[in-house]
Amino acid sequence: MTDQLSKKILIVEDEYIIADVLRNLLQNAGYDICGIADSVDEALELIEINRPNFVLLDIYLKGKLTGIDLANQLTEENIPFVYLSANSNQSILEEAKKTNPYGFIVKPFREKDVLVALDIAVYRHENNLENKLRQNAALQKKVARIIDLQADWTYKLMQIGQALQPYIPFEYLSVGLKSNDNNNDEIGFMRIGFEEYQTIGPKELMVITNKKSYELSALKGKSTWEQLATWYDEKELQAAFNEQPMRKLITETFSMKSLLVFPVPLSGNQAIYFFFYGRRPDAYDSDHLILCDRFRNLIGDFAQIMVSDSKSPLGSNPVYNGVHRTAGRETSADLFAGIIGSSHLLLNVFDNVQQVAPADSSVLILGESGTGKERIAERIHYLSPRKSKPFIKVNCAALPATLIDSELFGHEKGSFTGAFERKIGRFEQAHTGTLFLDEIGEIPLELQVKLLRVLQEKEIERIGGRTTIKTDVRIIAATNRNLEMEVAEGRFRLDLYYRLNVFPIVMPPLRERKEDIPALANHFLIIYSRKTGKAIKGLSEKVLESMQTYRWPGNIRELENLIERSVLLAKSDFIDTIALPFQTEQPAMSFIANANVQTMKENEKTHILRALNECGWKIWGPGGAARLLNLPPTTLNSKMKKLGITRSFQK
Ligand SMILES: Nc1ncnc2c1ncn2[C@@H]1O[C@H](COP(=O)(O)OP(=O)(O)OP(=O)(O)O)[C@@H](O)[C@H]1O
Repeated sequence: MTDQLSKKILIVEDEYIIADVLRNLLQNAGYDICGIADSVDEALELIEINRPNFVLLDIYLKGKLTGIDLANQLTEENIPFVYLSANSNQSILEEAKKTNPYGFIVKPFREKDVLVALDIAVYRHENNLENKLRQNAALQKKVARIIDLQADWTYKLMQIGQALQPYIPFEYLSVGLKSNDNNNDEIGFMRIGFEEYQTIGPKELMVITNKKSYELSALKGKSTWEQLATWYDEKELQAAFNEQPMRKLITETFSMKSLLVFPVPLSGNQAIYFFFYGRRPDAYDSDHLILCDRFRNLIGDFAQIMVSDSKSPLGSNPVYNGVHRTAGRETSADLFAGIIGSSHLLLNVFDNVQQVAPADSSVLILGESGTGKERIAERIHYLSPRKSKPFIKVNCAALPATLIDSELFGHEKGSFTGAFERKIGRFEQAHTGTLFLDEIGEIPLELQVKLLRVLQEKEIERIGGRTTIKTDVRIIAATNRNLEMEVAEGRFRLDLYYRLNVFPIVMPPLRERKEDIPALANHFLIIYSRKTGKAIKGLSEKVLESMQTYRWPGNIRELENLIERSVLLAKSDFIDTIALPFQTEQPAMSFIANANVQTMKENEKTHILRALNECGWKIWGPGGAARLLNLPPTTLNSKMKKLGITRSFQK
C-alpha cells in the first residue's frame, strides 16, 4: 500500500456531514487532513497556505464556481485530485472527465471505496511523476550523446527530432533559425518509418513544391513567428494560412493537419524554432506545451552549440550537407521485428511502446480483435528490463469463471474438490517478469476486486493457502471491449479500470491504416508460400485494390487467414483473385470514443457466424472455424456463448 503518512489531503465539500465523515475515516487511515473548504475561494486560500498533496473535490459547491473550475487550477499547479460526486447528470460527468481527474468516488460511498480510490490515485500520480522524471533524464542522456556524435549537424538535428518523437509525435518537423539578420533558413525532416527520416533541405523543398528559391524566401519573409510555444488544430491552422503562407505550403504539400510551434531562445536575440506537424487534426494539446517547457533548456543547449559552429546548416553561412535518408542505430527491424507496417498510426504505437517499456507501470492495450495487441504486449516485455524474466499470458476469455481464480493465484492440494496437486498460479509464475492479462474485460466482477487487491498489495494467497506470497509482477492488460462503457454499464469496476489505465495504448483497426495492407499481405504471402512450399511471387494490382476497399472487421488476423487460404488455393505462381467476404456498407466506427458496444458485438457476432457458416459449423480441428479465425477452440466456444450464438440463432 502507498505510504499515507506523508500525504496531506484537502477536502473540498460543502455538505458538512459528509466532509466530517471523510475527515474521520481518512485520519483513521493515517492521512493528514490539512483543511476542509466548502467553496472554490476557500479552497484556493487553503491550497496557498497548506500545499496539499491531494484534493478530494466535490463538484457542486457553495458560491458560483464548481469543483470543475477548481480542477483546472489544480492541474496547473500539478496537484492531483479525485472527484466526489453524487450521481450527477451525464454532461457534468463528461465535463469533469475532461479535467483528467485521478479518480471518481461516487456518493453515497463506503469507507473502503474512499481508501481504495485514494490509493489508486496516489499510485497513478506517482507513476505519472515517475514517467515525467524518467522522460527528462532519458532525453538528457540522448542529447548529450547526440552532441558528441561524429556526424554533421543536419544528421544531429535529425537525431534530436527522433529523440523528441516519443514525447512530441510528428510526421514532419521543420527547424528554423530566427536571427537579427533575418536569415530564415529552415530544414525539414519527414518521418518515413520508425526512427527513419528523410531530410528535406532547401533544394529538395524547391523540387517538391515546384517553387524557386526567391519564391520560398518571399513566403518565409511574410510569416510571423510566435514568441511562445503554441499549438494549432486543423481549423486554427487553416484559419491562419493568410498570415502564414509558408505553413500553408508545408501543410498542403505534405498533407499535414496540425502544428505545434516550439521556440527556443538563444543568445544574441536569436531563437531556434521547431515546427512539429501532425497528420491528425488534433495531434497536439496543452500537455505538449508542458513538455516544451520542460525540454526548452536541454534543446537550447544543443542549438546554441550548433549555431555557434561555422558548419551549422542554420545560421549566417549555412552549410547544408545534402539529402540524408537515415535510420537511427536501431531500426524498427530490430526493435519491432515481425510487426509489419509504417503508417503513422502504427508508428505512434511504437513511440508509445518505446516510452513505456522501460518503466514498471501497468499498460492497458485497447483495440479490436486481431489488431496485434498481443504482439505489442510481447514487445513491451522484451524491450523492458524484465526481458530475460518470464512473460506469462492468461487469456481471461478462454477460462471458465470458476477456474480463473485458481489459474491466476494457484491453489493448495485438497483446497477444493479436484485439487489433487498444489498449483502455482500465473502471478507466481510471472514473478519478476510480466503478466499479460488478455481480454481483461471478461473477468467476472467478483474476481475484479481480488485482482485489484493483488495489484495494490503486491501479494497473493493461493486458494486454501495460509500464507501470503510476495510477487513482483508487471501487468499488461488488453481488451477489445470499450472499458469505459463497461464501467458505465456496471460490468467493470471503476477502481480497477483506473488502476489499469495508467498508460493506455490504442491499436488502430486495419481499415484506418490501409497503407499497411500491401506490406502485410506480402509478409503473409512469404510466410505461407514457404510453409506450403509454393513459389508464389505476388498479388495482382486488382487484388490489392479490392483489399484496400474492404473493411477488415477481423483486422490483421483476418488478412493473415485470407492470405493463407489464397496461397493454399492458388493454382499459379501469382494470386489474381481473392475471395473477400461480401460486405454491406457500414458507417466508419471508431474504437474508443463514441464506439457503440452493440455494434461491435454485432460485428463480432457476424464475423464468427460467417466463419461458422463457411466451415459448416465445425468448430474444432482442420477446416474448423476456430482454425479459420485463428482462435483456440475454447476461446471460440466461450465467445459463442457470450454472444448467444447457437446453431438455431442462424435463421
Ligand atoms: N503488424 C503486424 N505484422 C505482422 N503480423 C501481425 C501484426 N499485427 C498482428 N499480427 C498477427 O495477426 C494475428 C493477430 O494478432 P494478435 O493476436 O496480436 O491480435 P489481438 O489484438 O491480440 O487479437 P485478440 O483481441 O483476438 O486477442 C497474429 O497472428 C499476429 O501475429
